[in-house]
Amino acid sequence: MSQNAPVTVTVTGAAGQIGYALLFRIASGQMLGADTPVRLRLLEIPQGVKAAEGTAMELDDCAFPLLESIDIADDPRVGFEGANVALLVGARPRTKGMERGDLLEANGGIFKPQGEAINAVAAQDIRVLVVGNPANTNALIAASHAPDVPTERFTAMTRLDHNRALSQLASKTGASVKDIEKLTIWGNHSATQYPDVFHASVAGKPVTELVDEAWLSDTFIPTVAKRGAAIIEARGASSAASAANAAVDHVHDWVLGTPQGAWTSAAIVSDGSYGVPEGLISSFPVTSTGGRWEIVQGLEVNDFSRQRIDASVAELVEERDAVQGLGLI
Ligand SMILES: NC(=O)c1ccc[n+]([C@@H]2O[C@H](COP(=O)([O-])OP(=O)(O)OC[C@H]3O[C@@H](n4cnc5c(N)ncnc54)[C@H](O)[C@@H]3O)[C@@H](O)[C@H]2O)c1
Ligand SMILES: O=C(O)C[C@H](O)C(=O)O
Repeated sequence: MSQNAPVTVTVTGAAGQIGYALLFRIASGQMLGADTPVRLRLLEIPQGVKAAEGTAMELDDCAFPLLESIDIADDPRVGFEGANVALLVGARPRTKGMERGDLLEANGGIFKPQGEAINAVAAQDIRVLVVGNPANTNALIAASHAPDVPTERFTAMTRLDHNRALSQLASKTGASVKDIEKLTIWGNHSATQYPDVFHASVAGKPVTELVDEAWLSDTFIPTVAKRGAAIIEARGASSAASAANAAVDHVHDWVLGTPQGAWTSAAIVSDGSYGVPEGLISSFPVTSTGGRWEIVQGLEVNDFSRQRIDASVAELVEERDAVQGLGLI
């Protein structure tokens, strides 16, 4: 098989839980395809470098044919050098007693210099996925410090929410996830997100004929929106393998395209579609062709959906205003 040019992929927070689940899948070719060699760059804070070295040893021991090199850095200007794809996973978690503003400020201290470094040293075609929370606003911070990179190349992850919604709907209807189409996550990757089934079908049948509104509002929406918290409660740690899987799905579809006629969900910069203020990084129904996400246009938004989209978008506006107030964007 002929091979494509190697792709440089930078993963921040490489020594963390998601990093440990993610790197092996990237190196095995599941993210960029079986014909694309990968050069990995692992970015950590100094305290994380030793553990990242351990992960690199294990990556070596897998003898992945597509893995051309592994470099480890604790300086963003080194870690993002020549990166074509950057997965920004490392973030400051909320700890006891920390207010929302403190969390945004602490993450500003990470995503501002990372945005600047991406602007300075990444490849021309850099594509960024922010996973570290609060993902949408961290993406906004990074993007605002990378003026030479088109904002559309900064995205945040809601694919895990999308996959969770698929799975909940499959379980309710007794169908397979592969039979479900046109489901959407709108808004913020937070408990205000809105998983929307009003355009979705299961094996060709409209979902609205299969479930009632009470199930949607009392069970489906809260289960999907609070799934992250439920995982933390059960596992004692936040989702890692499923988050890594969603990151692989997001970048795979972004680079290689979404299947004909299908859409998925990703948080991308708003062009004002569906009343979401321009410039916010919000989740939408999206397709990807030629390496570009596009918002699915022309969907009817009923009152049930409108209220919920507006509530999540209002939270994004609040977060944006807070980081603006802190001078982070
Ligand atoms: N968007 C989503 O769907 C989603 C899902 C799950 C988790 N998350 C978020 O992903 C993030 C990572 O989760 P995790 O479980 O891997 O956490 P973790 O604590 O296991 O790992 C985080 C790693 O990031 C590193 N790090 C911190 N600051 C860094 C910096 N400035 N540069 C490089 N590395 C840095 C830490 O040293 C650590 O190794 C968290 O913010 C979590 O809330 C998002
Ligand atoms: O890390 C978290 O707070 C939860 C995570 O974003 C998730 O959705 O699983």
